[in-house]
Amino acid sequence: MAVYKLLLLPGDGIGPEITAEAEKILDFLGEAGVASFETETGLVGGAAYDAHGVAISEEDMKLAQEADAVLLAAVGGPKWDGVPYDVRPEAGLLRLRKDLALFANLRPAICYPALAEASSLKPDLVKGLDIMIVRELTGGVYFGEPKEITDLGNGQKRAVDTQVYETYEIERIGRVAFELARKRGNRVTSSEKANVMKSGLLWREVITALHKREYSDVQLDHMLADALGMQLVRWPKQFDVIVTDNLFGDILSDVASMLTGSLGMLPSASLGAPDASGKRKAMYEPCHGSAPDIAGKEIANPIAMIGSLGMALRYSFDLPAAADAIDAAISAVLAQGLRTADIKGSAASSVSTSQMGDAIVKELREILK
Ligand SMILES: NC(=O)C1=CN([C@@H]2O[C@H](COP(=O)(O)OP(=O)(O)OC[C@H]3O[C@@H](n4cnc5c(N)ncnc54)[C@H](O)[C@@H]3O)[C@@H](O)[C@H]2O)C=CC1
Ligand SMILES: CC(C)CC(=O)C(=O)O
Ligand SMILES: [Mg+2]
Repeated sequence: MAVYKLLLLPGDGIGPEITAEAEKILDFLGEAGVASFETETGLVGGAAYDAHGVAISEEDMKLAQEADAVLLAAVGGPKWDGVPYDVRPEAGLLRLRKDLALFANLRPAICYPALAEASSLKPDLVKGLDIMIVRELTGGVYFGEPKEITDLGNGQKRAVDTQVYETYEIERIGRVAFELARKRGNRVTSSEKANVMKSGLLWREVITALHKREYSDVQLDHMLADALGMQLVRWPKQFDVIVTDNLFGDILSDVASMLTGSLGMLPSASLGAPDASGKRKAMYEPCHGSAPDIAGKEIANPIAMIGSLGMALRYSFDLPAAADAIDAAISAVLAQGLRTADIKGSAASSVSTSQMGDAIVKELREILK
């Protein structure tokens, strides 16, 4: 049986609660002989700051570099609002993404049939929804320099963030989107603000040229990011693959999450480029944050986290059947009416975080027996 090295980074807020549910799945997969996982657990975000005064220690960075994959839950929270900017919890997550060169963030927004009623849109608009948002993750305004606040000395301050993209960064994320589209609905919508941003102009130029040169078999449309936000809530099923920059991808995927019922439903895979042997660095992380408003209450939805583990099985461990089984188990428990508080409709029975995890393991056991 294959053995995979997985680094768990529970982080802050609801992070440890949802990580415990992912660990139940890992234990079961080991028990069932699907694969064996050698796990280590590290600290990131506020938890790392409290222990070491940094958002991630060098030791944990080394573990992340050496692992076959990282499974990170979430970082941040009001407890760390006053800490220096460079060591704020989010800096740990950004460093992991940057140092592991995880430039491609895949955020699938899939509406499970049983949750069409839980969406903020009318069920007909979201039933069968299956969008893949491909977000550029190591460039753009989250990383561009200069990034500073200057005291102008007259009672005023000036803050600067820099949006910067180079051709190769746009090309490589474009390639990920076109390749994914070929295995799905064969359509890519590229999104930026070419009407007001130079980086948007370059983005459109590079994606257009790449399409013409290598992917003319895929249907390509361009849509300004503000209009795309509107179209996501007007008629989301028009989209197949959406490719966009770091900031717009962050915002648009949170919008898309509500189409599926809750932010607690959206998993993600953050992938690097394959090396000569085809292996790539990867981190799997729910799209949501640390949800401090519900932390410690045992009501967080663990599905985004468990779905992220499913993506690890698919993209890092070459276990597509086990990944499919996790998706099927999630779908089945939702069809049985089990709901955490964030997706609870009138007819559903409310379960805790751990009850949801247990129910998914139980289904998985049935599916894989
Ligand atoms: N990847 C990460 O670690 C991210 C971290 N953050 C950080 O998280 C902290 C809180 O940020 P917020 O803006 O409140 O965003 P958030 O994503 O943590 O929460 C937004 C809303 O969604 C709900 N929610 C999120 N995940 C849920 C789940 N699994 N089950 C049920 N409900 C869920 C929360 O209760 C809250 O009402 C901040 O420090 C922020 O920087 C935010 C986004 C991503
Ligand atoms: C650095 C993160 C807190 C940004 C974010 O919201 C995300 O990646 O989803
Ligand atoms: Mg976000």
